[in-house]
Amino acid sequence: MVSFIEERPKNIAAGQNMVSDPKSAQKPPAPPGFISISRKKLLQNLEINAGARVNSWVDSMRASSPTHMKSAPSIADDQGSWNLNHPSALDMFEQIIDASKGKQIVMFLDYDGTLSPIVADPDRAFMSKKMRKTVRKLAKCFPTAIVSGRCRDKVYNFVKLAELYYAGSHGMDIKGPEKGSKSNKDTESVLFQPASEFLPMIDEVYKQLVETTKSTPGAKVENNKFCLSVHFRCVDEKKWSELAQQVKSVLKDYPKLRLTQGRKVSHLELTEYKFIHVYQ
Ligand SMILES: O=P(O)(O)OC[C@H]1O[C@H](O[C@H]2O[C@H](CO)[C@@H](O)[C@H](O)[C@H]2O)[C@H](O)[C@@H](O)[C@@H]1O
Repeated sequence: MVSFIEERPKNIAAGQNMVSDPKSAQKPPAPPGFISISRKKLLQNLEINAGARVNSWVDSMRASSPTHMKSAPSIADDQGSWNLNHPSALDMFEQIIDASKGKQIVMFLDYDGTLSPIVADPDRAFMSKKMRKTVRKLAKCFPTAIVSGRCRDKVYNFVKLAELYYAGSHGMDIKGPEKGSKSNKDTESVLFQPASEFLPMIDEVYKQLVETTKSTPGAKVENNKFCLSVHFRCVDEKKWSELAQQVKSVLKDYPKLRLTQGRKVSHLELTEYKFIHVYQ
């Protein structure tokens, strides 16, 4: 089950095309059986604020790995309560159908770990033909969007379905089906890139991170265009603190960037914007 949490950036005009009811976009009503939980609280757990010690950052990275869940009660408890409050859609099917009566259903899907398996090399996270067929069928029934931290083009190259909306860089790069395409006969096509002015800075930080982290075996920096990822997955855990320290040493000169954390990955995002995160 994928749960979608939206942090709406300023002036997300194009994104409105993706939501049929603007009121519900501002404050989605919790369907029966769902308890809403504060987005702020969730993001606080992921966001690594400027003053945080590298050790606590690395500890919570360890805790986000299933093999370490038991040794980090606070994070594990939090994920437990998340699952409790957001049960699988398959178990709530009737309730979802009831709650959706008279409304337009829109599907938001995560890519990594949802449409594709988690693999060691992020460039090889391929989607199966069977999954592509399923997503194609789904998109015939509902407007369907893929929301990912990755660069939009990269996700598109994995998924290869022109009829979908793609939100890359955690929502900083949104594109819909072209006008005139099968799935978009009437409306204008959507292109939303509010942070283009930051591209040179992000490229600069990318190069610095590649240079700074090259002494750590297994470290990989991924350029997601409007944000960056530093992968810890293939780095020996004994070296995680060293890698975290290297990332911090670059970040300190860029106050316009902040760190948030995913599964064995750290994201560098623009402080000025709220980013979309999808949780499994
Ligand atoms: O917020 P998301 O859309 O879930 O993006 C998080 C990161 O996803 C990708 O990394 C994850 O999948 C990789 C391939 O399976 C895996 O190697 C990595 O350890 C996972 O964290 C993507 O490569 C990153 O850029 C995203 O930040």
